[in-house]
Amino acid sequence: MPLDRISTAAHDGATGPATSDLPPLPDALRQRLADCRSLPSLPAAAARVINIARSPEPRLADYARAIEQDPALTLRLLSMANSAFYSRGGNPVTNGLDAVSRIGLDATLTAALSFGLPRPGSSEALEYEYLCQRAVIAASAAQELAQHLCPHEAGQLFTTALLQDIGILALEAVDGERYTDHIPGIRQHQSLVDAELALYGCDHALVGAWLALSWGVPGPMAAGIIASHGPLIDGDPHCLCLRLSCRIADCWLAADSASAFSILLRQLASLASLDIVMLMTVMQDLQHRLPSLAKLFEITCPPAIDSLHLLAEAKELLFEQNLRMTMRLAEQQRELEALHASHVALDEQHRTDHLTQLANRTWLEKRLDQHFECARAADQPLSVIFIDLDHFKRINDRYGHRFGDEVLIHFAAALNNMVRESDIAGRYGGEEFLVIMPNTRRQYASLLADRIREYLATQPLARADGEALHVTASIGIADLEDGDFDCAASLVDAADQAMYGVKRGGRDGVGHYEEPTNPAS
Ligand SMILES: Nc1nc2c(ncn2[C@@H]2O[C@H](COP(=O)(O)OP(=O)(O)OP(=O)(O)O)[C@@H](O)[C@H]2O)c(=O)[nH]1
Repeated sequence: MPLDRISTAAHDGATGPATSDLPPLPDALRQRLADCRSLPSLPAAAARVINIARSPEPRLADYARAIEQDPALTLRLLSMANSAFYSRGGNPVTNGLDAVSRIGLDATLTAALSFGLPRPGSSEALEYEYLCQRAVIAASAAQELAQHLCPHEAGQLFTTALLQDIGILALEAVDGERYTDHIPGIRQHQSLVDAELALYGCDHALVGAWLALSWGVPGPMAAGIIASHGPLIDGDPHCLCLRLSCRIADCWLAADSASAFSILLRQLASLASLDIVMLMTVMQDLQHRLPSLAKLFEITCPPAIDSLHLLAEAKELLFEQNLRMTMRLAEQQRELEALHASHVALDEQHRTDHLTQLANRTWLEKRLDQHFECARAADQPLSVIFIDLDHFKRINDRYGHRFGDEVLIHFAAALNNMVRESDIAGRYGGEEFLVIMPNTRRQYASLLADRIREYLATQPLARADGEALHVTASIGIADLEDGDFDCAASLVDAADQAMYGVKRGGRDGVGHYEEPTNPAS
């Protein structure tokens, strides 16, 4: 139901009730409500208090004057102000002004409205006592919940919850036995709402809001009455307090309240804004407050609930909640680890040459850039070795490409075993390999190049037609000290040039880069 259509005009000091701004009542019902002479009404003193509440700057003295015109209401307020809840050991108050200043404006308005708790119509089927008990429990529960969820609205929520079922009395006044005959009783609230919708096209919440506005209660309170039947969801604490308050009242008054509360607690376990410990505090405070409230509202005190059973249930729920949370945490941890593993795998894939599992060219170039900058900044040595397997085309042509692949894989594994932990060996392309040797001068790079050649000379990289296949390599070495290199790529080019020198010289050897001599010098 669109709450934004409820007018707040009454709250803002407009002269008449803004019933025209309510979501529309079905025509036939509206007419009957307008014609009904026995609708629940407020006593004159309560109406005066509401009028003062609607004024722009309500003053305590105005409230006190309005109240003192009605001795019964004055007595009610004095007894409220002197009750243990409000007096907190202070001196007894004896006049309206002191009573109003002790209990505050919100509670005064509440008292005035509750004083006007409408009387029942003719039908006994309505269980008026039950309705009053339900209203008082809901009002008190809404207020207690609000102390935790939206403290500044606690006073208003008490009154809204108190009036939330006022529409039931209005419908009974309008339709008498037809209403009570067609509803399934007032203890099953959802079935009651369904029956009202079928009978009138709207439920008692809308009728109640309409009636409350016609008394002049503030618009937001009327909106709250309509909202009171909605689902229990996180988000709006005001709505949650109201909606939960009547469910608590239903459970409190249920024939088997222990099971009713168990079911409710389990429904609530999924709400993030409610924690079970807070709910238990609310229930205990409620249990404690109800006898004095019942006295104040002159109703039979609702039966006490089995708080031991409720606590046991809550404990079990807490345990389940913790268990669920621990399981969720463990699951999240597993997901995180899986994500991390797949990230590592992806990263690995991104860096690795898929055939030889050595670093690929992109990664080699990236790492060389870093080492080049570091070596230059710290004035440290750096060498690279460029290795090109000789006559590789012949191997492919003779034994096939797949065989050639096996040779590359074998050589890559051998190369990886020969380099130090701090070196980076990778496949630069085709049958070309590069080794980055941080903090290494050409003499040590030379030793590695010799070891590679020695390995190739002694270890066959494959067997073909029953014969060992030996492969040779041409190796070029460049040291940072060998020239005036302006970037990492120029160092690789230098090693490449040195390797080509070896190729030109007949292959199977090691060459060092030499800076071309300037013919002019
Ligand atoms: N099996 C296999 N062959 C490759 C791969 N990448 C490049 N090659 C081959 O390597 C051979 C390189 O041939 P060339 O550049 O002519 O050099 P080469 O035959 O080794 O001769 P030199 O370098 O002059 O000694 C070509 O036949 C390429 O097809 C690969 O991933 N697998």
